[in-house]
Amino acid sequence: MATYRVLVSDPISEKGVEALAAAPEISVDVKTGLKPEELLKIIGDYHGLVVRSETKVTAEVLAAATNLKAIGRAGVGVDNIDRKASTDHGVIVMNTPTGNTISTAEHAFTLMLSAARNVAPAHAEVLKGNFKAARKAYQGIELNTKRLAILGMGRIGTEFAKRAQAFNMTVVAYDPFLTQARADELKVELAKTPDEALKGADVVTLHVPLTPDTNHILNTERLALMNKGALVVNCARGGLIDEVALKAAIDSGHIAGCALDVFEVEPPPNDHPLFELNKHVVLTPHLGASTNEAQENVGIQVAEQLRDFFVTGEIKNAINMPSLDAATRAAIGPYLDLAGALGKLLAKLGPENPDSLRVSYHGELAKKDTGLVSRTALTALLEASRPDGQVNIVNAPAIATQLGLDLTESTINAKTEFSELVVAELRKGEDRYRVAGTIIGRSPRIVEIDRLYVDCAIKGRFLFVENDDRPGMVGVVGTALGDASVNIANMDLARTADRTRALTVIEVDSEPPTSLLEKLRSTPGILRVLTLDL
Ligand SMILES: NC(=O)c1ccc[n+]([C@@H]2O[C@H](COP(=O)([O-])OP(=O)(O)OC[C@H]3O[C@@H](n4cnc5c(N)ncnc54)[C@H](O)[C@@H]3O)[C@@H](O)[C@H]2O)c1
Ligand SMILES: O=C(O)CC[C@@H](O)C(=O)O
Repeated sequence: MATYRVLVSDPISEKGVEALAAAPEISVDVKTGLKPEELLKIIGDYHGLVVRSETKVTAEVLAAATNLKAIGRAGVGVDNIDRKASTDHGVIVMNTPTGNTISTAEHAFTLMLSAARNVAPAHAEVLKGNFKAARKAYQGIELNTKRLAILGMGRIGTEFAKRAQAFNMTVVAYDPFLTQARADELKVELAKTPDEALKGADVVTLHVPLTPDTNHILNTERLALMNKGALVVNCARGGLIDEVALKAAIDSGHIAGCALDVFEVEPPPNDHPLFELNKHVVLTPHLGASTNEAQENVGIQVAEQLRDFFVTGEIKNAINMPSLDAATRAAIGPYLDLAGALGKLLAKLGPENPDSLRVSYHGELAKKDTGLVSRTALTALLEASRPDGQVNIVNAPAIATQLGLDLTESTINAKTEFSELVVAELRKGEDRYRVAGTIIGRSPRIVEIDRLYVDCAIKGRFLFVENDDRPGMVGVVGTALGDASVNIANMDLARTADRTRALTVIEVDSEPPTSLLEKLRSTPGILRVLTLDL
């Protein structure tokens, strides 16, 4: 029987659906064209959701998605998914960033050529029988030697640049992450600002994500920087252009026309002002990624990513989590288990509402990417005080922030007696609660509890008894367990260097009854009694 139910709510390629359904752990329902209220009704039944851009994954949908663990976006832009609400609800969001790059670059290029040569309006006139008139009306613009500004030199922007160079255009690019070395390699001029890129440009093409920073990145002032007769191409996201400003710039004759695949509101209203244009214009209905090849690529990629997430725990192309490939997942698996145990133990040892959790790494481990290990410790710490399933590795940092709990990580070069050591310390004011563990072979062990050095596996049911270090205490504890018919499976003793405190870690075969715990806690000389299921 399949363990995970995945809903595909927008059309993706058949091969993608097949790749998901082939995993015995997964059952797939394809239900496209759902109304928002229909999605709300059924989303609670699913662990995974696959969307393109039609489905709006709002905060309301996420609140109703009580079993949802992962959303896969068959495409690049994730602006139809509420990222914050996804993270708050502990839902991983993954996209498929590479599958539609070439198709979208080709579409943007097609749009530029079409607008330059009036392909769309001329075609419409030919169909109306106006062949001769159209031949006179539609004088085009040659692209050879023209200056092209690219805003956003990521995957699609870079592919566009290569094609433009083949057309002998001069390319200038602005992207906050574009280095001079990379610009030289791509043979493009590096602009330091969007204004610098646009100044004197004959064409601009946009390839940036839509964010609050990039909203209306192309506005009245920036359009004015371009050469008279320039063209505007947008195959990224509608909100990047102030459409009112664009229409005004075209009406004034400063901008010749535009080629748009995307609109501020999709679908755009029938009385959209840009629909009035009849020269140097081409408008397509968000078709950038609509090729057989791109849809097959993103469909298969999203399916494989979701399948691997559910089956092996691999995290690929997540936008709200660090990535974790299957090999790394397997390699760091014991550290994740150890961190979980340390977090759980700290939850028992530490106070309510701690100020901070500090996880430090010693030895070889200090050289590795330990972000996920620290997150796992934090998740286990928070889980202890919250109902099942509310906290997970995705939302733990956000929940910690809400609680005013700082998570810090450090790496320490000082030698310890272990080749690798993970130390987790909880702080509240001046108080410190510290536990540490290591991996011996592939087996995680807890080796320190508040400066008492122990050796404890992390599987089983444990009783921790801390007492004054004086004769007879182990006997007292052993007798109390025997009287309560609790069998001891394993036992480890530790004491402080000054011989004032001692700790007995006892692995037991059955759950110690409350009466036993109360008896131990009221025994003179016993300082602390904790139980822990690992
Ligand atoms: N029309 C379609 O069907 C279609 C298809 C695919 C992608 N897209 C859209 O195209 C856009 C680009 O996709 P991509 O795969 O190339 O993404 P990408 O992440 O590879 O590239 C985006 C680039 O934009 C840069 N950037 C971010 N903020 C910027 C800013 N303020 N100014 C300039 N550059 C900035 C980033 O550094 C990055 O290099 C996305 O918005 C995506 O949603 C549309
Ligand atoms: O799903 C689509 O066709 C659109 C995809 C595109 O907008 C993207 O951002 O990848």
